[in-house]
Amino acid sequence: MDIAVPREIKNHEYRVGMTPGGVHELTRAGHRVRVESGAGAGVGFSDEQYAAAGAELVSDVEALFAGAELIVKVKEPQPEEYRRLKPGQVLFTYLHLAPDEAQTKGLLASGCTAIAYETVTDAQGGLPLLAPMSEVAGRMAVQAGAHCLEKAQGGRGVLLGGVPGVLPARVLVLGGGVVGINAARMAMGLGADVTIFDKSLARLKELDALYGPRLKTLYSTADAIEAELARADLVIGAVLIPGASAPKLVTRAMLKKLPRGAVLVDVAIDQGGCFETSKPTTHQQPTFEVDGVVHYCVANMPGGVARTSTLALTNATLPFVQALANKGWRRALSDNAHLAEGLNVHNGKVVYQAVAEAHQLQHVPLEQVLMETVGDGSDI
Ligand SMILES: NC(=O)C1=CN([C@@H]2O[C@H](COP(=O)(O)OP(=O)(O)OC[C@H]3O[C@@H](n4cnc5c(N)ncnc54)[C@H](O)[C@@H]3O)[C@@H](O)[C@H]2O)C=CC1
Ligand SMILES: CC(=O)C(=O)O
Ligand SMILES: [Mg+2]
Repeated sequence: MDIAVPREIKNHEYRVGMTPGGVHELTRAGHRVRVESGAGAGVGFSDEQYAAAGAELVSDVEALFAGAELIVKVKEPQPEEYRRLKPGQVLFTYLHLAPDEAQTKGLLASGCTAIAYETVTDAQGGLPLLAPMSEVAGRMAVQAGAHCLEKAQGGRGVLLGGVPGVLPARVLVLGGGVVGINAARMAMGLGADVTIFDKSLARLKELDALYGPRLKTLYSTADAIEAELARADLVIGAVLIPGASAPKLVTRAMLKKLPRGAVLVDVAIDQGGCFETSKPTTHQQPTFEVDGVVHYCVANMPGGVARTSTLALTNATLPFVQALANKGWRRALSDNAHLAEGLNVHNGKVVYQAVAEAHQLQHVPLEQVLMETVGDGSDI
């Protein structure tokens, strides 16, 4: 199969979809891998390392896309990228389509087959291709929040751990999944007073068993969140309803309860954000202020620690890339129901129900897509 790895073009995005080690696994299996020149430069992988792994280096990005059967990326395609996609091509990357109508329409118009990392599932009910970046973003959320709490960044001048004789900062974490627990661990490690909210009692029990009295747990309701805001220094948004837009847990009106100079870090921004006042920001300009509250809403946080993130992400994606390359997308998805959950768009139609609902579009059931032409072998 002809596999293309473009250079990422989102603002301050240095991750790359495949490492030289991953490329070598594919070229050894007989696949043709073409990598855009400079694609790995930001994370220390040179063109020479890719060439030694058997890749062809391509500097004409139009030609790279045009010849590809499978395109492996990190971030959702930007407008100039989705305009290059065409029917018969498979795109494997993060998409986050529910809050992004323009990209959804762009992918539908392209006719391509788009498989989203963030909706691939595993046998334990987890999201194995989102989890590595959620680990990174959860840990980073505390670093970012601590920095934003400094006066020079517009924060209220509070140190997370406090000092002897001065209370530590109060940190609220909304959502106790992968982002949430990684954020909580970092914040506890720095000595903050941490409360985590979730709607899942089973998850709250697990967290309580793991961390005991060091971590406070609260069942997530609007009233419980509102009551805690008045004493919060840092609030981390870490909820997820897979594939769907994030629920707005802190409304504009509730913002007034927070102390001036408090900080909101909305990690859930890539699904639209869980604070009503959130809007996506970039690594270049990560924050803005509403009602005296600092908002940090970077939609590609792991891109800030791109080397760690590339290694963590590609460890998780490589087996799925190999399955897609070796079997073709339709057979790979038919053989693996968890990978099949990743199919969001195919041939001008939305397949993932929560995405269709977010944009009031019809969706075609996954089973129908997989059955459509599995017999004719046309694109296996
Ligand atoms: N901004 C960025 O760069 C990144 C953003 N993310 C995003 O972070 C978000 C969280 O991801 P994960 O932790 O991996 O998801 P997860 O599925 O592991 O955890 C989500 C948790 O939210 C809980 N939840 C759902 N509704 C809730 C509510 N109303 N109140 C409280 N809890 C609620 C769920 O029970 C679950 O425990 C996702 O939107 C993900 O895309 C992840 C990585 C990077
Ligand atoms: C999860 C995601 O969108 C990211 O790592 O940028
Ligand atoms: Mg993102």
